[in-house]
Amino acid sequence: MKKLIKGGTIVTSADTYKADILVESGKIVAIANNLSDADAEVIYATGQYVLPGMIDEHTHVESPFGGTITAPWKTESVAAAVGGTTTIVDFALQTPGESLQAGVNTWKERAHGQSAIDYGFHIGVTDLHSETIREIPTLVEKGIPTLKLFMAYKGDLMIEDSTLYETLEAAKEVGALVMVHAENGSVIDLLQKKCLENGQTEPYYHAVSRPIEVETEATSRAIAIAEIVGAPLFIVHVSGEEPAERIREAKAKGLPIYAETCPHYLFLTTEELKKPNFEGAKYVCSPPLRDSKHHEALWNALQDGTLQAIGSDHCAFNFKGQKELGMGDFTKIPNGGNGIEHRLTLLYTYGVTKGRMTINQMVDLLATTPAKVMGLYPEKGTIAVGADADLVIFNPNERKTISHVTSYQGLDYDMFEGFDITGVVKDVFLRGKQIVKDSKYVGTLGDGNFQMRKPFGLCYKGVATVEKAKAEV
Ligand SMILES: NC(=O)NCCC(=O)O
Ligand SMILES: [Zn+2]
Ligand SMILES: [Zn+2]
Repeated sequence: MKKLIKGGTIVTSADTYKADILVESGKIVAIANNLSDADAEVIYATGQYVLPGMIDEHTHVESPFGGTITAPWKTESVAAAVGGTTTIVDFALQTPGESLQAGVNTWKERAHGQSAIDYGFHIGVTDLHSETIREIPTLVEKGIPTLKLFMAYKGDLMIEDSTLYETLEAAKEVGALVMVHAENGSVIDLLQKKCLENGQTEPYYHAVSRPIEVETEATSRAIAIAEIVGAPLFIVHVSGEEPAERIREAKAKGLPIYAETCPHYLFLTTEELKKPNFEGAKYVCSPPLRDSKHHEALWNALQDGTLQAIGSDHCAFNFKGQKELGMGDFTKIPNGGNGIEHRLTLLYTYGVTKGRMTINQMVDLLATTPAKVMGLYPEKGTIAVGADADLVIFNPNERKTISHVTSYQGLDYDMFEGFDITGVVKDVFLRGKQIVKDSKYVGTLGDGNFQMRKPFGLCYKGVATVEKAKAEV
């Protein structure tokens, strides 16, 4: 059925204006003042913002990690929907010894029929050899144009620098984008062993064993390798000032380096890891939370374009039975926290209403640029005629307080517990279908579809591989 969203204030990365939106067959078919259509269901958005559905380029749903498995699609995709996110790009992982395609297949099977929202996958490369390299062009053709490499997690996911080099080289040929977790895994491994030898087993030592220098060094190294290859690179979850500065310098040299930070690096600090009764484990993620001085540096880096996106890095474990695996040895605490549900409201409350960014910048960081970099634009990430009708009606005046009890994510705690929020997601539409009504989920699992994403070069500006990618498609 057609839908007519009337009286709202449309916000894109470029504009804020009042207009009605007509939706038909899942697409936006008209944007104008005083639209009418006798066949359409009318939804009033008076006094509210109409935003594009948010894009989260960094999630780990139902993923084996740290000896356990993260929360499933059936809860986390609903949490994303209720938080105003209509598409996630989740990290599938290659099992060493198996193909990249096998990793993608496993993730597709888990998500199929279980997702409330649209989704795509990156493939995490853990075991690169000649056959794996040959898979990269095929994966790009199949809508997987992003690869992820871990420079940390020694003995598990960590790759050699030569693997980063060869992956960048292969990716560049087909307009794919390589993403890196930049931390020096070998030095972390050594520092972890030293802590444990000294009887330092508590969650706080997770941060002690991963000082910012290990992130800064790996960030510089990844940029240098990408520069030698002449390939673009996306650095995930930048946690503080010095790595952001390395990225700023690289951009100033004209290198195609892109990067994101995450809500927890903007709002939480290392102090959380000192909470008693092992509760610090709830805040163990990598890179670790930093001192509050880094918050301002990250806001500045978002403001001046050093960082282009804010992904949640949602990698959700329960405290009971999961985070508890690391009692007596912080290295066994599964790394990761939540954020899929609160990203938009946190950024609106503590970014927009505090004057740290405009609402248009927020839309750019949470939707438009992620859509472009991830090959989803212009179908997603903006409000325009012809785009998917992924829309969020957002009431900027309503308030609430975050609590794991009222959240949709299936967790027994929330990293943002007790945060006061101004601005609430009221209604969400996924390709025209209403999936959230008056802040409650009304969709059906399986509404979400796998998204065939385009090669990076086709969607994004200023990349040397654009012409080649275009020629090959
Ligand atoms: N970030 C984190 O602690 N867990 C998720 C996996 C990763 O992104 O490194
Ligand atoms: Zn990571
Ligand atoms: Zn992650």
